[in-house]
Amino acid sequence: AKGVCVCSCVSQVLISKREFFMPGLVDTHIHASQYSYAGTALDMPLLQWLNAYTFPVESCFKDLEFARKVYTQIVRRTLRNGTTTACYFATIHTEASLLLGQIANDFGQRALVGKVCMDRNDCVKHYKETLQDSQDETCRFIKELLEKKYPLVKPVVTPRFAPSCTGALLEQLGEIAKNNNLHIQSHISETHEEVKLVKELFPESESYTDVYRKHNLLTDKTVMAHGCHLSDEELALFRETGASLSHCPNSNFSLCSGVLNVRNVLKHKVKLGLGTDVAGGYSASMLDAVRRALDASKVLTIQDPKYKTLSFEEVFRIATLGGSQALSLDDQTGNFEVGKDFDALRINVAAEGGPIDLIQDEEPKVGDDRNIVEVFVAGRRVVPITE
Ligand SMILES: Nc1nc2[nH]cnc2c(=O)[nH]1
Ligand SMILES: [Zn+2]
Repeated sequence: AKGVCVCSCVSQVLISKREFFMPGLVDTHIHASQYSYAGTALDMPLLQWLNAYTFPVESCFKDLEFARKVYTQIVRRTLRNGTTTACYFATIHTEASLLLGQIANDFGQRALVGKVCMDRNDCVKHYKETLQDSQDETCRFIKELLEKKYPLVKPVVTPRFAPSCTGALLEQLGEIAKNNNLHIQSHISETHEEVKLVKELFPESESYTDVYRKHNLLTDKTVMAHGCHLSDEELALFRETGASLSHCPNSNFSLCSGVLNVRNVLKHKVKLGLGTDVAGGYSASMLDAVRRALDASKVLTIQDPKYKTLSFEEVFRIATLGGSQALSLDDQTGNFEVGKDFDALRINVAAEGGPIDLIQDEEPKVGDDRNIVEVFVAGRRVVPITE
């Protein structure tokens, strides 16, 4: 064993021959409020799935005790899975969204937290806001979360997606983000049916991307989930504005939404991170997202043998540094560059009870969460969880 001085907070960590440190994983898109039904209810396409499962469950977060239970579980779970930074969707409820911020802070996770905004919902009538409420509560959420001065937890302006928002609300949210220099997150072009609906709801816009651009929601602090069906012209708009995409392959397979062409996104020089998209994605683990991203890439190669499959190294980069760039947090995290915070996982290839049997001294094999033995965020050890 050799001694390694990691940083001022972690004076010395001894690592053994079968251990190494890797940068923390960055989940660029996860619905904390959907964790209670992750791994179930994946038998419908997106728009039906939202009405049948998602909206009824999210409406329960009016109840703060329910919210506390679910939010505590998701923060603990994602930390144990090695997610040092998470970009969360909460629900429309301000108090519960503030609670998610508090829980992330208490457990030491770096997080962007979004109170969801939606003033359009014809199917689950009680799960929507008025335009005025959405605007007022978003401002209150931002103000109160910033007043907490949590060092690693910040608010993100969160229009659910264009079909759930009137043009007036999108406009207001664009203003709020601009006036406070805030992050923005939403969904885009996840399914063909959704793209068609947006065309009907916003006939004056040239494309789905144009809807967000028109309302000043595409900035260099914007992350949009999915983007499976974006045109080259739309990707060019992402590149121009500095907005990024979150690739959510588990969700895209589970809801049969589409397969993102990552090579084409990279060709357009659009920033790209990886997301679990719980509960459209059934796993809260970013290592699962890495595997699914490789599978998605292989599906494209099966369909067209000329498509160059992503390498493991490329996906690893998207899951770490790519995610930090997608969230415009790469000045703080994403790799071990001098000057950044120490967000790291200690990996033991031969962890007790782990998935890997080493036969000889061969190359490390595919591992999973059981190989993550410690997690550090900004130099603080947050896993094992002590309380
Ligand atoms: N996967 C997914 N897509 C969405 N589009 C709008 N809302 C959602 C959501 O909660 N999950
Ligand atoms: Zn989502």
